[in-house]
Amino acid sequence: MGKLTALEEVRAKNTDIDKYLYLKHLQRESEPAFYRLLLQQTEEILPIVYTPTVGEACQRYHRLPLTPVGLHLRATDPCFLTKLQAWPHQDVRVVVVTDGERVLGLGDLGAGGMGIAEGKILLYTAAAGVDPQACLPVMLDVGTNNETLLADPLYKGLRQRRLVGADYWEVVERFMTSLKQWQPHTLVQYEDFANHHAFQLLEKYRGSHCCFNDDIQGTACITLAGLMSALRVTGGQLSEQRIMFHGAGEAGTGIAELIAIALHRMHGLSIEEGRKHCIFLDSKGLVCASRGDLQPHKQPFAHDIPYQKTLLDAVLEFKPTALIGVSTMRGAFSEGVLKAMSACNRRPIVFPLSNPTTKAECTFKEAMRASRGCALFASGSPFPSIRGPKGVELHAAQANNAYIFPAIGFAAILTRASHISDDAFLVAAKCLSEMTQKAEAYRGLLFPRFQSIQAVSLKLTCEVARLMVGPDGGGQLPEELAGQTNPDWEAFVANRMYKPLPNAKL
Ligand SMILES: O=C([O-])CC(=O)C(=O)O
Ligand SMILES: [Mg+2]
Repeated sequence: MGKLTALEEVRAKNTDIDKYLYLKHLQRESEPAFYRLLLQQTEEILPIVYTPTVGEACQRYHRLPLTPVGLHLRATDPCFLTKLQAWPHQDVRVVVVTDGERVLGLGDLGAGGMGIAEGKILLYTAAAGVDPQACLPVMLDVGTNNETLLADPLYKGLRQRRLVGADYWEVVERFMTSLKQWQPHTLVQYEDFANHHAFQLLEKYRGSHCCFNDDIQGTACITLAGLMSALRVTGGQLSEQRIMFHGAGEAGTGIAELIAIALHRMHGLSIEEGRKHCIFLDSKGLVCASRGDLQPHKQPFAHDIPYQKTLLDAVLEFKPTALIGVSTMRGAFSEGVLKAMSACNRRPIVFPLSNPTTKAECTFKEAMRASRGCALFASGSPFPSIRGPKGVELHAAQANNAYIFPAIGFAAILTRASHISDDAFLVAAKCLSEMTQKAEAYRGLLFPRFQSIQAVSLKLTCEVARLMVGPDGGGQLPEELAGQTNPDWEAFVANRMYKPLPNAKL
């Protein structure tokens, strides 16, 4: 028997984590072969190197035979700039950075967060075609409060409790400044920071650096796109929706804020009025004006409405048209909740977005069963298709950020954008939803097919780049397009997309 191809090797492994280990090995040993596999078999390979398997890899990071692909910066390092300058590639255009405090829905995984930075950055290449050498995953290690990790002799990170307050912000500032000094035009994607830092981090740097937070803004964008597609099926307007969120962290309030912006831009509502369409529950029940215990990011959503203790009570009281799960509470969308949604909506919108699969608020099967196949469903992690009532195959839509952030990032890179505006996310959401075929949306496929991710990203990149070179977009028209009356963005972007060596063996 001849030597197995890389794809056959992957398929021959028995467990997802073995497939992951093999692929990480391939990435280090034969980069072109790895990227060719990723680009040609994106649908099959991505769930292994990214959500959901990457979650397990992060959890087991310290006990797996893994050599990091990314850069591990420790708070104790005397000079970040020296470490950046020693990186083998000096034309880095995008950095995905995490401090590992809230990895997916799995909590504080300390230096295991390296896995998520490495996983996310792959999407820039797989989806948008950014050259892998221009991509740098960074684990910014400020310690961990995970006792199991602190006690683990094999723990690969700084064995100290997490820095807090001024000490924490000093490390972040040192990182951001060193990065800018090293590569002035690099885009920074913040990934899986805890709520108590994520909002502040974004506010602090979004004016002075080209950066965004994937969990706040990327998730918001893909969810808004899914909602827009769902509304094409129900025939409703965004301005008629009551959207209930289970969970009031960065994903939830990020989505609600983008919905408010969409309502403002597209329906003329004030941002304040727009926010009223979004109702939140956190671990203590309904977020409302009578609550005195709310963190700042929840306060804009504390409407003057009667307090409810449970999600079911809140659904019965407010009859939402859409339910969005961002709580990481498996089972939160119980049969009772789902049936109550079906009782007040012919086609309830049900988005259990928490990751990975084990944290989803309900499964696809549960949503379909309770709604008799009527729910318009999208989850954060993939669910397999099921057979519906009359034997028809029902497909679960996946609200995967991967449709969004690589294209927005690529547009920012190509236009050397100084910042990324909220409008970029709004434009991307609209464009993605418009790319979803109506007939497909009726069948529950609220996003374009994943196998067309590269074509989708190309179109999104062009759309966002056009916005970025417009007034207040923060970007510059690339030299190559400067002389053209009607710049051919498609040709320009396509030409810039990375293509692995054709002779790289699969
Ligand atoms: O990784 C994903 O698919 C979405 C995400 O950013 C998260 O859950 O933190
Ligand atoms: Mg994330």
